[in-house]
Amino acid sequence: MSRAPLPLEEAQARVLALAGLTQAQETPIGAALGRYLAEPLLARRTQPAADLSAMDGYALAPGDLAGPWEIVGESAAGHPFAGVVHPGQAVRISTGALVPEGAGVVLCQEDTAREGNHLTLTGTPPKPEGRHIRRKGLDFRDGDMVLPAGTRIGAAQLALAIAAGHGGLCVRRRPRLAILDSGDELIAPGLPCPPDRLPASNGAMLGAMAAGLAGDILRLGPVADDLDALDAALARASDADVIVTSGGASVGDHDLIQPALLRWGAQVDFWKVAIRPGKPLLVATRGSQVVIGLPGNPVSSFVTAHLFLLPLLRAMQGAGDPLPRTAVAQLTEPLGPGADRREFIRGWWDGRDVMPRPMRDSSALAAMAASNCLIEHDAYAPAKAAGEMMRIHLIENGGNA
Ligand SMILES: Nc1nc2c(c(=O)[nH]1)N[C@H]1C(S)=C(S)[C@@H](COP(=O)(O)OP(=O)(O)OC[C@H]3O[C@@H](n4cnc5c(N)ncnc54)[C@H](O)[C@@H]3O)O[C@H]1N2
Ligand code: MOO
Repeated sequence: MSRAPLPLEEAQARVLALAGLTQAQETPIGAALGRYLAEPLLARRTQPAADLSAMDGYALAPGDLAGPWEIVGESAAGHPFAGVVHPGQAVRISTGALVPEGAGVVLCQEDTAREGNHLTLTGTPPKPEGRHIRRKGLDFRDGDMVLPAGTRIGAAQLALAIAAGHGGLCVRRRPRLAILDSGDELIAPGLPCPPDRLPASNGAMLGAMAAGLAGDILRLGPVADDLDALDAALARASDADVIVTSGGASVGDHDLIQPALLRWGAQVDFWKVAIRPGKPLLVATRGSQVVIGLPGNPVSSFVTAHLFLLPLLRAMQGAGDPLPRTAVAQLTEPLGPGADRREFIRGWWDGRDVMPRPMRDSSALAAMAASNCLIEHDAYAPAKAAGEMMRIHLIENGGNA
């Protein structure tokens, strides 16, 4: 095991390489939100299935644009006109209704005047004449691949799958996650907390970050800094696909995560990444189980969960794009030169510019909670002036759509 901190990209690649795919399972469409497609999704129908009107108005024969016309019937959504439209005739038509046989033009209602069944042109006919007609197959055709494997099912993908004729989807099982936070100083949330103690906030935070990505979440902790207690906690994690620990990852006498993992039979894949905060990240495996050992400082835990844990949970479900998406934004104020590790600075992005928070301490939750992004500041980068562009990670919604 190398002791030199790994570059971030190499460390992320090593974690993703450990991600075994979970099983594919047929799931009712309502339960597929947030899941990843195990196979490409093929359309089971053509959309639109026939030429439809895109406007409320009148269907006319092709080229019959001058009028007047006699209204011979109606085509409403779900109630098509049974006959054929001939020159000199018009069929009242609603948005989404089938264009009747013989028609090739939809004239907008606003461009007409109607008296009884007599229709005249008052405005301009459509140009080109078919522009208000949605042609059969405009959206997709039967058999088309409408979504590739690895797509995350969001609201639009859910709607598309239903429109393409699906009532269920083949998605991958969400990994079972065990969260183990450790430290003698930790007190369960809400209990009285003397000055030498600290409320255990990381477990809940990690559970919240992983909520949409993990299936069952087993909370183990807070556990004492004691090898037997850690053994007992790890023994309860035998069904988990991923075990995330927080705290005890560093070099102190009470940092027992690594020895406990070794006793449990895990093999360390790597320890330490050249990032700040989050350097003491530890990654290990035990059979197909992957252990992500996060540093205990709350901001370090957050940043490393964002960069490693969530991508792992996505990759195990076959996500096409498991790493956090980034954007670029303009600094509102100068930044000093980069440190010896790539830094993730808490910041506020207003949609265009990004303001770095002055507080950089890895224990400081107030600045973290007042941020909606992490600003990447490269190791040894020169100082940045206001107005320079920086890469940012959006952290609302876990950074990924
Ligand atoms: N001599 C060195 N000391 C430290 C180094 C180093 O390289 N050499 N690295 C520092 C860095 S960087 C970090 S980050 C921390 C990480 O240490 P651990 O992962 O061992 O974390 P702990 O010592 O257990 O805790 C650190 C800090 O976080 C608090 N904590 C822990 N768990 C929770 C929790 N569940 N909820 C809220 N807060 C938690 C804990 O009380 C400590 O204050 O090590 C540095 N030291
Ligand atoms: O890496 Mo530690 O996470 O800098 O505080």
